[in-house]
Amino acid sequence: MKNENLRVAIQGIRASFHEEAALKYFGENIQTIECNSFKQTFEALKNKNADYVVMAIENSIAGSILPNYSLLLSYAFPVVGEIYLPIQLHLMALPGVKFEDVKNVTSHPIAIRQCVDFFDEYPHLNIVESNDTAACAKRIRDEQLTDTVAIANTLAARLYGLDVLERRIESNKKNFTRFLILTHHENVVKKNPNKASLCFQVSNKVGALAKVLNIFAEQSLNMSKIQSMPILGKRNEYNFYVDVEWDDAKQYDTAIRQILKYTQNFNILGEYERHDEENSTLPKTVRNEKVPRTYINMKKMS
Ligand SMILES: O=C(O)C(=O)Cc1ccccc1
Repeated sequence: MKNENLRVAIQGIRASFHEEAALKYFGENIQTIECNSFKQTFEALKNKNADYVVMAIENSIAGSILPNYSLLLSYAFPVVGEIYLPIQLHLMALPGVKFEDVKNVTSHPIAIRQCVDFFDEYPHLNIVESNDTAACAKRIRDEQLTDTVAIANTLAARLYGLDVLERRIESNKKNFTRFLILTHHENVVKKNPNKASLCFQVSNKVGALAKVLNIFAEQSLNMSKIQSMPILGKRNEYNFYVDVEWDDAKQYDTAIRQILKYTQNFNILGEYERHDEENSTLPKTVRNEKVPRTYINMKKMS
């Protein structure tokens, strides 16, 4: 894939975890399209103001980001990839600020939830939620806040000229977020997919869902995720979002053919290559927290 000048829409601003995920997936030479909401990222794709969307779908601690499942269905853009990003959280402030003088901590709710042990140690700190970690760092810089620290990533510290007061304050060092990559139908290149995201309904009858899950098992498909979402206005009716992985594409095809008979409103949201850090062919731009070239020396410029 030639990644030069690809326009990638993210919820949030530059140096957010969404941008970190986009850089990890596409490499350094992308153009980030900053959006105020996840819906706006899909609108940017729809209006051809972006070529791709990178959207968080689940976090190993906070769980599924449920509204984003509904967006997948309502916009029907194909999922063409996924990326897992370790969430490493640092405490940052304006240069010269001492931790003793800090009164407020700002960050995204997911980031805040991941630093509970840190907050237990400093109960006097006032926690302020915002919808983007990088925006918190930027606000400290723009408004020259000397009583506030942000919890964000290394990219944000560099881009917005903040000093890291304490590194890796996340309670669980193995926490990650899974992001999906979406695009227009005409950009889909099917290169040996081994994972699919599906969505379907089953009747409210004994064993209806079990029947579908058994088909996956019979065809040796590994189900890596299942998520249900109530269908608005229909009591006891749900959309089931399921991710399956396979080694043998024939078994996947057989499973899909059989499942069609036992489901309603069956949708393949996307077929793609599963992200496997070990065997990944993706650019390694920010793996292990290496700072991308475009961010080096930003501290002086920002
Ligand atoms: O606020 C950000 O930087 C985001 O991209 C949202 C987010 C926050 C924490 C973990 C994953 C995504």
